[in-house]
Amino acid sequence: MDIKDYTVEELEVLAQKIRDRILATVSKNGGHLSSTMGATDLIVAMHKVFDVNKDPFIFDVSHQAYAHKLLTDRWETFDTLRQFGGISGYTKPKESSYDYYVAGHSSTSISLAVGAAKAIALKGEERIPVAFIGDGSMSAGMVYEALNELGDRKYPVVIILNDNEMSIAKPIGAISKLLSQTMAGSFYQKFKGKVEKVLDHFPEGATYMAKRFEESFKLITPGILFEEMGIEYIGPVDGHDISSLVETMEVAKQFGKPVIIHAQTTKGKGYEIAEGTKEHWHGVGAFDPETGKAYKKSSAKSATQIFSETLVSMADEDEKIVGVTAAMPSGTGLSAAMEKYPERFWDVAIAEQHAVTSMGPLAKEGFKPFCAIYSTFLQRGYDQVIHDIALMDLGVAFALDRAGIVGEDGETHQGVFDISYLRAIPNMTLLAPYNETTMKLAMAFAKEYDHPCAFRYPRGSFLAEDCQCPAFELGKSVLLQEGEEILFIGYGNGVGRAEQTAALLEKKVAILDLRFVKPLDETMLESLSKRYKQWYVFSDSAKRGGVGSAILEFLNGKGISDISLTSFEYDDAFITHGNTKLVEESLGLLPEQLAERVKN
Ligand SMILES: Cc1ncc(C[n+]2csc(CCOP(=O)(O)OP(=O)(O)O)c2C)c(N)n1
Ligand SMILES: CC(=O)[C@@H](O)[C@H](O)COP(=O)(O)O
Ligand SMILES: [Mg+2]
Repeated sequence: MDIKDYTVEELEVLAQKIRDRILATVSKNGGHLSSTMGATDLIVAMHKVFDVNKDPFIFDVSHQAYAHKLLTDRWETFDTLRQFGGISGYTKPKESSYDYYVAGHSSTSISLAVGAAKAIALKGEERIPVAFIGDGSMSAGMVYEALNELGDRKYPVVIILNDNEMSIAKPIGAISKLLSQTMAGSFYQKFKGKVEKVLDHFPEGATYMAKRFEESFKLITPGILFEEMGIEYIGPVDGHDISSLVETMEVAKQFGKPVIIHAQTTKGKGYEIAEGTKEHWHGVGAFDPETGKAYKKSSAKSATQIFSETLVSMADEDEKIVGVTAAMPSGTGLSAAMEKYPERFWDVAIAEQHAVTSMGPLAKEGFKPFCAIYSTFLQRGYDQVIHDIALMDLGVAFALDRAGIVGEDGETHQGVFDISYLRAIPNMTLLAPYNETTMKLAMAFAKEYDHPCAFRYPRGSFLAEDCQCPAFELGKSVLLQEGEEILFIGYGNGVGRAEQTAALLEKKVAILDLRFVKPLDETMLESLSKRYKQWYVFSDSAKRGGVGSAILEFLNGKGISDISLTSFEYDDAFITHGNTKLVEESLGLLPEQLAERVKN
């Protein structure tokens, strides 16, 4: 949509139209409502001032970029948002050439903008990278790695800081507090302008004095942080006043050096029910826009809920239990323990690397840390798991939520790689529960285990029913049923899938709850290899380096060559977004499809 000639009034009308469309669509499909509503005016102004046909528009996380989608080539298809086969909830160059980069994990935008600026400089072109980042995403280390270089090399990059004083939950930390020092900030802006005019008429000595005076004011504004790093700071500005946003961005565009525009916005702006600091509205399922009431409430207990309740009762009994989340207190369920024991459970903001490393000394000092991180986000803390936890052989337990296909978030968020990336690490133990009881038992094992371990569980509820089960013992599996010829090996939620598939077969198959993919139950596997020759592996994980790989490595190592092993894990491709069942169907992983494959 070309809005270059729009007047401010026309832009305001357009912003309202965009918000209406977002509300209508998200209330049907679910999605990131309050982030997108709050960012709309900024994105409209960005499209008016910069040129999306040539300037790289780089959205951090990109969950807030619905207005950008609507302003480019997705007005017609917006109804399909986050649906299987429809448009993604995030920016995605494969979906549209107007999306410069893919995102979903936070705090990459400034590094990308610096990279784009380098390429533009090398090509001798005149294009300006514009990074759009939220206040919550300013906590991660990558942001400061990028600013460190940007402030030194001075590439002409414009950073739009969308400050709604919210991450998903309340933002944590000193940076967030600094960004909130805005009363002093607006005063400082006016003061600075006046001082600079006056200084032009004074001799050197007076300039020096005034400069010191000015700096003492800057100490209490967000500007100090950026200006001392060599990045110009403009702000705070009203992130809903399109007229002044356009003016400010025009100024920033002409700077020819790095500049940050600090805009204050209201999360949820335009939908009163969601406005302000209401965490629930960050990401929602379908709801009635009149009342804000959710249409569908899941009745089954989620794996997260079981983790959350079990952790609290473990913390009740043992004061050595501690825990951490990186900006996902409600998502991981750590919030319950944080509320009850705020001195032992911490949200450290979006900072997975720090979350992991900081738990090491706690384990060393005799505490039992539970590091509750989504499978996909632990990718950020990989070196920290190796270098700061496993190398020290410390008893940190990683609770990996959202393992497997996560549904509508799609490619960027699928929790499919954790087994492959953790299995290679010495000292690491990997286990998985498959229902409520085994979750409690896996956590009881993790609590007592004095080495690094990780247990994974799915988004939503487990596939399997609850049952009576024996306690977890290191490297021990449980044979759930004997059968004829065929052995189903399930890991975590894969046990439920194996059971559902087995129920569709005429022949009775054996089912093994593997429990540990590292170390494997070699004794059991060797014994089963004598009785069963067709093995099928069920696990919600990547095939490469996954559960099937681990078992094949074992069989090969033992020289057992008469087993035919088929893995029903994920093939070597990124998995798209959409309703989980539809996505699984597209991969041929529904029990009915798996049963057919076994029969054939
Ligand atoms: C590395 C990483 N950790 C955690 C998340 C989960 N996450 C997505 S958005 C978000 C909050 C971001 O806050 P902010 O940037 O201020 O955006 P807002 O929604 O407030 O506009 C979090 C924690 C993520 N996407 N990436
Ligand atoms: C944008 C982002 O990364 C989160 O908001 C994510 O969508 C949360 O996912 P869950 O809904 O699984 O907690
Ligand atoms: Mg925010």
